[in-house]
Amino acid sequence: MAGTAEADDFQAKSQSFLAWLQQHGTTISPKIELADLRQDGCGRGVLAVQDIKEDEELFSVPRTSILTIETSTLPAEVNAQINDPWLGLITAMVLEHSKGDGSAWKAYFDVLPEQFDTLMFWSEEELAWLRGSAVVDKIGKLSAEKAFSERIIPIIRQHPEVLGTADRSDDDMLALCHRMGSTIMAYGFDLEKPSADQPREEQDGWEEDEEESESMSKGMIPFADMLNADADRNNAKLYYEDDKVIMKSIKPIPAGGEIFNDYGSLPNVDVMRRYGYATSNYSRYDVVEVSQQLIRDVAKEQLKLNDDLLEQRINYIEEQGVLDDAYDVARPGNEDVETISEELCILVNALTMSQTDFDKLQTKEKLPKPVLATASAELLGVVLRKRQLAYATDNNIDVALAESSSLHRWHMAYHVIEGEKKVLFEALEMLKKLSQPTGEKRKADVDSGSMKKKQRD
Ligand SMILES: C[S@@+](CC[C@H](N)C(=O)[O-])C[C@H]1O[C@@H](n2cnc3c(N)ncnc32)[C@H](O)[C@@H]1O
Repeated sequence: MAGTAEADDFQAKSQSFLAWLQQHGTTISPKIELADLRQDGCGRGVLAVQDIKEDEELFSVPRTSILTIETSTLPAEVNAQINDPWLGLITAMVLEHSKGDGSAWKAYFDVLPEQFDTLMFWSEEELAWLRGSAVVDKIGKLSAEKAFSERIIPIIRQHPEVLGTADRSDDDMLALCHRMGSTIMAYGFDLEKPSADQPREEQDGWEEDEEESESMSKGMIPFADMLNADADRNNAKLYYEDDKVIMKSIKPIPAGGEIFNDYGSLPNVDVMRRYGYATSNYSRYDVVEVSQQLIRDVAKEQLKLNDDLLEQRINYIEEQGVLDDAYDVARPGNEDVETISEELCILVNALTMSQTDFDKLQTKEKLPKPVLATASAELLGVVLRKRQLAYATDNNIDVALAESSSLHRWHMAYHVIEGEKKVLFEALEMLKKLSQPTGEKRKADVDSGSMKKKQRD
C-alpha cells in the first residue's frame, strides 16, 4: 500500500491530526508515534520508538480537547431537549461532523472510521453465522433506530440553522446517528468528571451504567482512542486529572512495541459487538448465556415436575430476589467470574430438592445453598447439552466467502462460536466430576469452581 494514493491520504490525515493535537495542547512523548498498522488489520495504532520504562507519561490531552456534549457547539437547549447523555453525545457528534471544515474537530473526524464491522451492520446471512449465541438477540438495532428517529431527528429538524442539517434526508440522518453511535461504542470513554482523580483505564461502549452515571460522562478523547487493545498485552493506563487526562505506561515497553490500552475483561462476543474484532486472546473471558426458560423446560422433563410445582419453586426464588431471566456460564479458568454462578446453583438446587426439603426451606424463608448438589450438577449437565444444540453443527467457511468482504466478519463469528462451544465443553467436564461424588475432591471442586466471589449466608 506504501506509495499509493490511499496510503498518502491515510498518512496526510494522520499528519493533520497530529498537528491539530499539538495546536490544541496535547503533548506526546518523543518516545512514541502514531503508526499505520493496516497491514496487521489494526488501522492506526501507537508504537514505541524508544525503550519506555514503567510509569512514564506517554501523552496528555487537555480536557478542552475532549469531545463531549459540553465542549461541542451543541446548544444547551437542544441538549436539554434530548436529555440523555448517549443520545446527546451522538447529536453533538452529528453536529460537529455536519459542520465539516467549520468544526474545530474536523482533523479528528478525519481519522475516525466511516464504516464498522459491529453487528448493527451485519446482513441476515452474516448474523446466521452467530446462530446459538445470545448476542443475536441483543443487537438492539431496532431500539437504537427508534431512539434516533423519535428522540434525535425531530429535535435536529427543529434547529436546522444551528445544526446545518436541513438538506439531509431522514435516512441520511439515521445512518449518521448509527455511525456516531458505533464510533462512541468503539472509541468513546467513560470520563471521570473533573476533581475525581482516581485512575481509570476502562473504555466503555453503548450501555449506561446507572451506578456510575453520576460521576461519569461520555466523551471522545483524541489520540487516547488511537490505542488498540489486547487482553494479554495491556501496557498503558489512562489517569484523570482536573484539567487533562494522562496516558502512562504500566510496564516497560521496548522500542518497536505497540502501546495497548485496556478495553476490559471482555468475552470475545463483546469485543466483537463493541469493537468489531475478535481474537483468541479474549477467549478466556468467554461466557454462554443459558435462559431460565431452557432450565425450566429441562427441569420439567427430567424431574417430572408438574407446572404447579415448577411455578411454586420458581416463584419462591423470585420472591427471594435471586431469579434471573438468563445465567452466564463461564470458563473454569476465568478468574473474574464463577463458572456456575451462585444464583444458578440456587435455582437448580431449588428445582432438584425433594418436596419435603423445599417445604422446610420455605417455612424457614431460607435459600438453597449456593453450591451445586449432585442431582443439580446432573440436571445442569442436561441443560448445557441441550444448550449445545442451539449452535450450528457446521461452521465451515463457504468457499465463495473467502473472496468476499465478509471474511473478517466470518472470522469473528468463528472465534465467538468456537469460544462459546468451548465454554460449554469445559463446564460439562466440570459438571461430570461434580455428578460423581468422591468425598473431599468433589467438595474442593465445588468450592473453587463456583464460589469465587462472595459467600451467601
Ligand atoms: C479505540 S480504536 C483504536 C484505533 C484504531 N485502530 C484506529 O485505527 O482508529 C478501536 C478500534 O481499533 C481496532 N482494534 C483495536 N485493537 C485491535 C486488535 N487487537 N486487533 C484488531 N483491531 C483492533 C478495532 O477496529 C476497534 O474498533
